[in-house]
Amino acid sequence: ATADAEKARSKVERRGIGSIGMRYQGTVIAEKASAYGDIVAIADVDRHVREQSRAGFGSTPKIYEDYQDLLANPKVDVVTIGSPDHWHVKMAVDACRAGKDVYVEKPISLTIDEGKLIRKVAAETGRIVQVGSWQRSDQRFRLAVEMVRGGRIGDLQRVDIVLGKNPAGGPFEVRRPPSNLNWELWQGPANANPYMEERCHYTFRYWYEYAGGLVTDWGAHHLDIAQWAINADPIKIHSSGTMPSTPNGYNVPIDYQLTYQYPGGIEMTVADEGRNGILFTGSKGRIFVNRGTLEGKPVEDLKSDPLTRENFALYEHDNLNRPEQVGKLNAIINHMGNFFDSVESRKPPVSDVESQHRSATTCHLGNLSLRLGRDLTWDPETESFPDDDEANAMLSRPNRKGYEVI
Ligand SMILES: NC(=O)C1=CN([C@@H]2O[C@H](COP(=O)(O)OP(=O)(O)OC[C@H]3O[C@@H](n4cnc5c(N)ncnc54)[C@H](OP(=O)(O)O)[C@@H]3O)[C@@H](O)[C@H]2O)C=CC1
Ligand SMILES: O=C1CO[C@H](CO)[C@@H](O)[C@@H]1O
Repeated sequence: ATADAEKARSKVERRGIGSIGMRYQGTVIAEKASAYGDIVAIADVDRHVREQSRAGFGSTPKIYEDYQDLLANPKVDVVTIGSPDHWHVKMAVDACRAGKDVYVEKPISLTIDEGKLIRKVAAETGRIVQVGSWQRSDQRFRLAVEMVRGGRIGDLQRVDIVLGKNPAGGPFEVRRPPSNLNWELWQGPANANPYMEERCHYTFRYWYEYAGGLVTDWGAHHLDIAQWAINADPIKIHSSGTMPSTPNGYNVPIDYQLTYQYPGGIEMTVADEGRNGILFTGSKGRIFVNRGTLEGKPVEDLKSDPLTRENFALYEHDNLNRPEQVGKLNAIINHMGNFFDSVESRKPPVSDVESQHRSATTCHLGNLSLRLGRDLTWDPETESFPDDDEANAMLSRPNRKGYEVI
């Protein structure tokens, strides 16, 4: 009903939307955004994908191979970005500088320094940036964090997270890129590599050149929720894991286990095996939340002592006037609605760039510890590793000439 109401809004109020990266998630978010505006432009490096996508949105959008041309289209007011992770910050920065508001998929960044850059550019340009960590707009996760922050489990002591396993794979066959794909532009800021089908589409997730494995893929969801509840950044990171050594194969760890220390003695663990979700333990009880459930004695106690939406305190510029949603496709309705509310009001969205940069940083810290094979100490104030040149050198990565993320 909300979407229908939005569609009925006058043409004058409807925004022009440019959607970038349209294979899977890019289409999901463009479709959700189309309740609040009109898809006027589409960019994808794959001709088949962009042509199909244009047909899917009524054959009216202009299509582009290069997103820079989409950004130059004056009919585009806001952009949605569903490209792989190594493009997120570059595209978001360019979009902000072109005067567009941005809904960009999670994780916000590929490196910690990239996250600092988009934070700076969003502030300088005054653009709205919402990140696709929609669990913040899902009623179960939101209620879990409200309960923790509201003292319903006493003092928070530990958070135990299970994300899932990275696959092992390779060696993969080097092939000629398909003629419909601009492999050069797909790689963009990442270092140049011969084409392998497994480097792109869904499985880009398992290459550090483009993403960070499950630690950033699911971490951008669950570590973000955990950190929303903890309300602080980690200061020490311990890891154990096994790095693969297959040539031309996935290069994220085959198994991993992370432990983070937060100020005040709170500990957070991140494991690859077990029941996917987040277990919060406090001095007075425990609650578990994942995409299917919110459970624990403090949750049962809500029946006699409810925590009503009117008392939610996490975030002011809110979705509370929208119907509660649970589950990915429904929660994104509210997440996208919150973005368009922010575009209107110019107030920060629920997954604003600062919170998402901090959550992505926590994920990257885990991966950096795994890659270095040792513990790390982090200073959240200076956003650097004290007296650790080796780790500080990994805050950023070199970009290919012509695709600098600056
Ligand atoms: N919030 C959520 O719940 C979810 C978020 N995601 C996030 O969405 C992003 C995309 O993931 P997913 O949809 O699975 O990946 P896909 O590979 O299915 O889609 C990525 C698309 O971006 C295209 N692309 C790559 N480079 C460019 C470029 N320079 N310009 C324009 N298009 C480009 C790809 O081209 P090609 O067609 O050639 O591959 C592809 O069409 C990831 O960051 C992921 O983390 C994903 C799933 C759920
Ligand atoms: O929410 C999600 C579900 O899983 C995907 C991976 O399989 C993630 O990329 C995504 O963010």
